[in-house]
Amino acid sequence: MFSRLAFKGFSRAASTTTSRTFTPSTLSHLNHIRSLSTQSRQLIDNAVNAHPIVLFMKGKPSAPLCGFSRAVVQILDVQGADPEKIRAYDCLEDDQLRNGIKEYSDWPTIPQVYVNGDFVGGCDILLSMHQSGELSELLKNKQLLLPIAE
Ligand SMILES: N[C@@H](CCC(=O)N[C@@H](CS)C(=O)NCC(=O)O)C(=O)O
Ligand code: FES
Repeated sequence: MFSRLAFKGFSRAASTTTSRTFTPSTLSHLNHIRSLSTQSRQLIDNAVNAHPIVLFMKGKPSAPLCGFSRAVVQILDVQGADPEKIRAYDCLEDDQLRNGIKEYSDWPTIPQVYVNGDFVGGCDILLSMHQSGELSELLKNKQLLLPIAE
C-alpha cells in the first residue's frame, strides 16, 4: 500500500492584486507574496526530495479520484515499484499544493511523478515510458523495484 500524507504548512498567498499602480505599499505587498511563494516552493522541494518516488495525484493510491491519477498508480504498480519508496500526496486536499506543484514543475496538470527529486512527468509520459521500457530501466537503475520485480 502506498502511504499518503496530507500536505500541510502552506500559507495562502493572494494570487492577484487589483492595484494597477506600483506604489511602495503595493511593492511591499508583492514582496510578501514572493516570500510566501518561496516558502511554498521550499515545502514542495522538501516533499519532493523526502522520498525516492513522489506522486502528486488526485485522491489516494487506494482510491484515485481521477483516471489520470489512477493510471499512474496502476503503472507504478505493474512496474513493481516498491510501495515503501513511494509517497503520494492528494492535491485535492490542499489547494495551495494543487496550484503550487504546477508552478514548481512548470507543468500544468496533475498527476506528477518525481524520482529522486527529478520531475519525470504526468500520465502520458509515464505511460509512454512504461510502454517503451524506459520506466522499467529508470526504476531498476535507481533500485526502486520490489526485489521480486528486479
Ligand atoms: N495529459 C495529462 C493528463 C492530466 C490532466 O489533464 N490533468 C488535469 C485534469 S485531472 C489537471 O490536472 N487539471 C488541473 C487541475 O485539476 O488542477 C497527463 O499526461 O498527465
Ligand atoms: S479530475 Fe477530471 S480529468 Fe482529472
